[in-house]
Amino acid sequence: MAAVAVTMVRRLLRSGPRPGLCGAGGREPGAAPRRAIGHGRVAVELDSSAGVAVMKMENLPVNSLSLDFLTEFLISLEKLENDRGCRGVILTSGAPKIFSAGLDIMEMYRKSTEHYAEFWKTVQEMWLRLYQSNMVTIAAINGSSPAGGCLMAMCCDYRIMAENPKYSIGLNETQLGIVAPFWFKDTMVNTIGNRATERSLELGLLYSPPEAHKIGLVDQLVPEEKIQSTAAAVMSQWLAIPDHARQITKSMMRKPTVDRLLAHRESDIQNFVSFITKDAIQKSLHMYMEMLKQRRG
Ligand SMILES: CCC/C=C/C(=O)SCCNC(=O)CCNC(=O)[C@H](O)C(C)(C)COP(=O)([O-])OP(=O)([O-])OC[C@H]1O[C@@H](n2cnc3c(N)ncnc32)[C@H](O)[C@@H]1OP(=O)([O-])[O-]
Repeated sequence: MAAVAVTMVRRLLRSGPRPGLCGAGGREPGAAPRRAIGHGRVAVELDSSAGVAVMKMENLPVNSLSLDFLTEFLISLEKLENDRGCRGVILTSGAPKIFSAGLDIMEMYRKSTEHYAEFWKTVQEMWLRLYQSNMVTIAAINGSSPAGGCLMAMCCDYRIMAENPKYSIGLNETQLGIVAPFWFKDTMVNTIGNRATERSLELGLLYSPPEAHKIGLVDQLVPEEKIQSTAAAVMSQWLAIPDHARQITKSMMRKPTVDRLLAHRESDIQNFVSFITKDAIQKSLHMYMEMLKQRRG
């Protein structure tokens, strides 16, 4: 049974998203029922017989987490969460070499306070939904994953990263002159422990795949071409556990962290707005964007 599920998920991953495929329409004879339920920047394909969806981020060029992208992401995630036929999600990227470049810097630069508040509330929502998902969530990290991209990966139950030495992952906020909020920090502490988080955050470290694996930031490294098939195989192992037992255990582990944000959600938004509107912070973001431009030449 598990082997069949792996094959189905593999086929789904190989085929990639197909625009216009809806319901059982477009099925090859004998193929598993597949549904494309994402749209625009988030391509989602659900293999109903395996109970597994692949969510492919496609906000090109770098999957930056803009307000529009996050909104689409949340809608797609909620659809899957409400679909009784979906038990697991593989989160991956359709952008070459990048899993996600993190929060869209342009959403934090020279905007109104109302915009910053709306943006931050949406970032919080993404974290709350993904971190608490009832589904098994596996990140197939097929590219670099700084800051918010690393946060998304850490929200998942299991992380598989491509062994490409050009890729890196970490919470590098301090390098931009900004500060990761307490719930980014808590998520990292829950993943790699207090001491490694303290060092990572203060220095804004971006880790190579072997370094990330060594500190437990990712669970497994695989050659790039094997990342999707490995994600499918790992998914079938996790789905072998009864959902209710796994879900209650996950909630027991994560609830205290989630409750901290829920208790301080409004003040966290206010903190973000007053922080990001400071002249010195706006200047830092400007300088960082200039640095990115210069690096491109
Ligand atoms: C308190 C808040 C907490 C904050 C959390 C965060 O997540 S903070 C976020 C921390 N994130 C980071 O520190 C990551 C910063 N980014 C990078 O390090 C690299 O871009 C890369 C490694 C992701 C890709 O390298 P590469 O050589 O393949 O690509 P490239 O460099 O040539 O960029 C292509 C285009 O994308 C643009 N763009 C890129 N990132 C962002 C962004 N986040 N946003 C918006 N735009 C972004 C870039 O300007 C360029 O635009 P253009 O000029 O063509 O219109």
